[in-house]
Formats: sequence, C-alpha cells, structure tokens
Amino acid sequence: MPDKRYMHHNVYSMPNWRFFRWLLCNERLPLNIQRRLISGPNVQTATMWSGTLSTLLLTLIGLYRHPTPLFWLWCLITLTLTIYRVGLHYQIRQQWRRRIANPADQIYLVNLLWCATTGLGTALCLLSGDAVLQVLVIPSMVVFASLAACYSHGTPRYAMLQVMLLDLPLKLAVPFQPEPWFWIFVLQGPFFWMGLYKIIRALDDLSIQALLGEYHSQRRANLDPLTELLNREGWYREALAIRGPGRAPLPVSLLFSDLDGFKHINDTYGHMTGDELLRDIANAMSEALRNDDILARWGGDEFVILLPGTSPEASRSVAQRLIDITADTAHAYPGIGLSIGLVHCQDWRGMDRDRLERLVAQADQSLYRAKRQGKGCFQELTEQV
Ligand SMILES: Nc1nc2c(ncn2[C@@H]2O[C@H](COP(=O)(O)OP(=O)(O)OP(=O)(O)O)[C@@H](O)[C@H]2O)c(=O)[nH]1
Repeated sequence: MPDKRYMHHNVYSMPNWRFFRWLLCNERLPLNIQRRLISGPNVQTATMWSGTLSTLLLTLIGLYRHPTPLFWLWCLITLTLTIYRVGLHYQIRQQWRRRIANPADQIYLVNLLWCATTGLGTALCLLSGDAVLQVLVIPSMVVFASLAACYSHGTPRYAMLQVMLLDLPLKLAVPFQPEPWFWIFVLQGPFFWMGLYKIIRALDDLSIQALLGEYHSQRRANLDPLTELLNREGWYREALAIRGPGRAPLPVSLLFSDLDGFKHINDTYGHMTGDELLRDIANAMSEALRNDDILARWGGDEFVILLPGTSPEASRSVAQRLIDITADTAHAYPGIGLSIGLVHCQDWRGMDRDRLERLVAQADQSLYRAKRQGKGCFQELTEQV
C-alpha cells in the first residue's frame, strides 16, 4: 500500500506544450523521476490555498486603501486566477483518480500568471507610496519567491522564472518612486537571486540523488533477474500508472502467453539451455513491441503483455507477430511455440488492481482455450466486467 504522504507526487501529467517541457522536464532522467520532480507548489492543496488566499487578502487591503482603477485591476485579475486555479486543482485531482490525463500545462501556466500578477501588484504598492501597503506586500512577495524556489526546486528553470516574475517588477519600479533608500532593493537583487539559485540547485541535486537511488532499488525489486523484464509486481505498478489522453475511452488489450513444449528443452538439453532460450525469447519479444507496451515475465515460461491504446484488430496482429517471432527465435528446437490468451478491454479508465487481476485471469482462461485448440495460436475474449 503506497504511503499516502507520497501519493500526490504523481498527480500531474507531464506537460504537453513544448515551452513547458523545456521549462519543467529533465529528459535525461527516467520519466518516473521527472514526474516526481515536477510536483511543486501547485500539487499540494494546503500550499495552493495559503498562497492564493494570502494574495487575495493583500489585494483586498490594497483596494480598500486605494480604490483606484489599477488596484481594482490587480484585485480582479487575482480573483479570476484564484477561481481558475482552485477549479483546475480539483479537476486535476479528480481526473487523476479516474485515470485520465489532466490539463497540467494549464496549471503550470496559471501559476506563472499568478507570480507575474503578484510581482506587478507589489510594484504597484511600492509606487503607491503607502507605507502600510509597502510593509505588508513587499516582505510577503519575498516570502512567496523563497517558497517558490524551495517547492519548485525539482524544476530549476521553472523555479527561477517564478522568482523573477515575482521579484523583478519591484526592482524595475524603484526608479519611478521618490524614496532613495528603496534603491537597496535593486542592489540586493543579484545577491537574492544568486542565493535562491544556489538553494534551488543544491536541493535539486539532493532530490535527484535520492530519487535515483530509490528508482534503482525499486527497479531491482521489480525486475525478473533471468530475463531482466518486469516481474509481476513491476508489471502491475506500471500497468496501473497508465493514463489515457483526455476524456476519450482508452482501449487496451492484455496478452497472457505461455511457451509450448518448453519442459522438453529442460529435460533434453538441460536448464542452462532452457534459461538461454527464455532470455532470447524475452529479448525478441521486447524488440517486437512498442515502448508503451508493458511486457513482464509472469513466471516459468509465461509472459504477460499489456498493449495500451490498441484496438482488437491491432492486438491480434501483435499476438500473431509474437507467435511468429517465438518460432523464429526457437527454430533450432523443434516443438517450441507460443500460445496466447487475449482479452480486450474497451475502456481502461477507472482500472484498479482488482479489476486488473480479473482481466489477467480472463486472459489466462483464453490461454487455456488456445492450449486446448492445439497450441501455437491465440484465443480471445472481451473483458467481462
Ligand atoms: N530453464 C528454466 N526452466 C524453467 C524456469 N522456470 C520454469 N521452468 C520450467 O518451465 C516448464 C514450464 O512448464 P510447462 O509450461 O507445463 O511446460 P510445457 O512443456 O511448456 O507445457 P505446455 O505449456 O503444455 O506446452 C517447467 O518444466 C519448469 O520447470 C526457469 O527459470 N528456467
């Protein structure tokens, strides 16, 4: 059972927009780690609420003290962003539970807009000459910038962009107000940014090291040592992490395959030869599948494959391809073949462990029919919910 404290880490989909991919993703790292690093202030409900509510409160105070068009504008934009942000936040959580990819790009964008608006609002307070507002808003902005740096340290470019959007307008406003002592903000700027950048880098390195260590030990726990394919647990983990694009149903096929006549190899040529043949067949199968397909050694001479986003027709041709590839790979050993049980699931959305286990059991029943049909073939059925 995953620890609830860490469940939010994978709530957000990876960004689709190219600019956000550049801003947020470190493509040299495994996808799982990129996802964990992306989880920043947006993801945590408490942080989101405290950030949005405190800026809303500051804009209301500003508006109360200076009901001018600019303060109205600041307040209305902040209110709109707050409503949009809160709505998106809960929509994303709901879609995550229903296993639908979510509009994560929008929340990354809204977060940047919030930073820019807060930064411009801070500059407005400085220019207003109102000491109360200056005392309330400027330190709050510094706190927001520091929190943004710490929470978003896993995405250094995004973190620094938030810091600049929050802090730069204040610096740019200094020459346009009369108080000379405020030039200290401009002088402090480079040191403040450099300090935050160093913190971001240090935390980012620390997180990457920790996540890579966890990733490698998890991989070892989820891999079959003979073939280096996923084992059952690893397969369940990866399968349950699949998300479909948007609201459309996601068709998925599951193949349960078992070698025919494999016992004879062990009995005739010995276990070492049997092991080698299992490895060769596993390699040939992996090469024949797409990157998105999830292949596991289930045990003995059984392999299970999940084909996300695949129609029944396409999965039949994959099944036939695997049968042919196995025959080619084992051509030196007459009698070796592959039988496959196929099950088609019309919509993957809402899949959980229990339903997936039932799907595997149904594919196993189809396999049994393929074996009874004379082996070297596949049999299929549609998921019975
Ligand atoms: N070499 C080797 N053999 C294994 C391994 N794991 C299981 N086996 C053997 O694989 C065989 C699998 O049994 P079956 O699937 O019943 O054998 P089969 O001859 O393929 O039978 P059919 O599926 O009915 O054609 C057994 O003899 C197991 O001992 C392994 O890691 N290495």
